[in-house]
Amino acid sequence: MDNYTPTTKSISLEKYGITNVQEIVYNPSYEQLYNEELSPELSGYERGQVSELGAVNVMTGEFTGRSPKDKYIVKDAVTENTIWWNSDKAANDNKPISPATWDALKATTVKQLSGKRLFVVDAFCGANENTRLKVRFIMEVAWQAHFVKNMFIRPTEEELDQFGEPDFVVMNGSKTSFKDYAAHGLNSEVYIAFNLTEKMQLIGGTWYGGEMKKGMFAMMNYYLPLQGMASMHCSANKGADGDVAVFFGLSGTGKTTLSTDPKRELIGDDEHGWDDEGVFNFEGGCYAKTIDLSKENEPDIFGAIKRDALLENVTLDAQGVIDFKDGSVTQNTRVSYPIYHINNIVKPVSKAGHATKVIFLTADAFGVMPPVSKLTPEQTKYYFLSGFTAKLAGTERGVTQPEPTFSACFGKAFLTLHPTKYGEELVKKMEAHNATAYMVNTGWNGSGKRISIKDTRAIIDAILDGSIENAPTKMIPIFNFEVPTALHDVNAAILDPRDTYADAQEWETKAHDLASRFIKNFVQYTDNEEGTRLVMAGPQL
Ligand SMILES: Nc1ncnc2c1ncn2[C@@H]1O[C@H](COP(=O)(O)OP(=O)(O)O)[C@@H](O)[C@H]1O
Ligand SMILES: C=C(OP(=O)(O)O)C(=O)O
Ligand SMILES: [Mn+2]
Repeated sequence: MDNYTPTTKSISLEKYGITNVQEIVYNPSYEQLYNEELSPELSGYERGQVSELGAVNVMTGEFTGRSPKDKYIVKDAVTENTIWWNSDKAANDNKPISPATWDALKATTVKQLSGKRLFVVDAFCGANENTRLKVRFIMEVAWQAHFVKNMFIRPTEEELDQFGEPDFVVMNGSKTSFKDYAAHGLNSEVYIAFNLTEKMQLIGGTWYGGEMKKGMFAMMNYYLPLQGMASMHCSANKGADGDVAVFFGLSGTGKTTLSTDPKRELIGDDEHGWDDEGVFNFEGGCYAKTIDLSKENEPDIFGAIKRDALLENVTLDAQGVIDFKDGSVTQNTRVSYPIYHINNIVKPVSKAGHATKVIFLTADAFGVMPPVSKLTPEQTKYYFLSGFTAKLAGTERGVTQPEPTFSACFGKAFLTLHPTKYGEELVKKMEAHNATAYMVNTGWNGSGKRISIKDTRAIIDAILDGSIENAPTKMIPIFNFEVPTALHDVNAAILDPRDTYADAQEWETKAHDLASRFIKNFVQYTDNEEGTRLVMAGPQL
């Protein structure tokens, strides 16, 4: 299904302004990409190296994570009143640019891509025919074509024949940059720009593939909620009884790790929609972190690293032996792989029924949040809009330490509409399908160490098998969280975070500080009745 016979389909790029193309490599097979990436004619960041596991490793260049400060959206008649624009009251990454600036960025990109040998990959974003985007990626770099082939949904040969005109075009001119940025009031020479009228994304100055992945996610986050569907930064899996769970969380909180569970069928590890039929994946692959990865601790992810997977910024010796512990290039070392590299997945389409368990993953760097809390419906709304977590080192440029942050809907960097829109759609679906929510802290506690994956996995098991509902509980002050005091296979000494401090007073002090941050952050949502009422569901001082 994924190794197309090299196609002779002729694509014209002239309509995008790209001229004098030397050759178009259209929807290359994995075999072709492997040879392209390792071609002795390549040098620098373009050239990959084969690892001992058969997967090629590439260095992504100066950028080893996303660059949200360089993200822009054209403000015009289509977007003016729909996009959640950056403002003083609610700072975010949706910075407006004028159509004139767009034209300049497009000219820069087109100039870079003209006269070159290019890769064109047509793929889908979204598992359902009625809501998927047909996306065309245009780029110079072979491993970027490999990345999008891994991450997006690969059309069958028949679907490719009938692909027609794409719904969205991504032009990646990573080798160029925008010198004239200051005159246009932009942040730097780097640009990740979107135009919803032209239905196009432009990239320049960064080679990082995640801009294409999360770029199309931001577009799904625009189109789906406007049609009454939830669009979610979450992983998802399905139990033996058909029960579906979704795991929301910002980068590094455990979406990929915890949804990859041999007991359950994986639906997807990062981006999903929820419509009247159920939960569906936007993607065709996974993008796992590899820092400190081991076969013993993460056998399924480790096993997915084989031929056709693509490693990024991992340290290899001359023989291709991998050192997963080495974070000298970045903490954000990664591997992308097509979803079928995981054994237990939902097939043939990555979709399932309605979710009944909704888990909010937070990596609390303060050590205040309990490892698991049962949320009331009102708390669910409050904590979803708050999106409290820590940004972990590496996924965003300039983030080198866990940084506490309020990332609305656990994915603020990817929201194109106001956060309350995502909250409304999620709550509608949760109410219709009797779903319950839990907050799981995969971060730190009073011991100064991160909560172990073993404990977190056992907590997730207790949520998913329902045993958490029968566990004895107590209330945690300030936050008014109901937490279990005993769960099968979980170290009971960690369930009340206060017990992990030598002096519980220390927790109290930190909890006060964190509570006031919550309250301050939530002010932006209190300009209406619903928001004002929700304050009562948040922490109380
Ligand atoms: N208790 C825990 N739960 C989940 N992941 C943990 C935990 N402790 C450490 N980790 C590490 O944190 C990282 C979580 O990353 P990942 O699953 O890729 O998150 P996401 O998909 O949300 O970006 C992994 O490197 C994992 O090994
Ligand atoms: C790829 C990313 O996310 P995640 O770590 O959630 O997979 C990202 O934030 O760029
Ligand atoms: Mn992930």
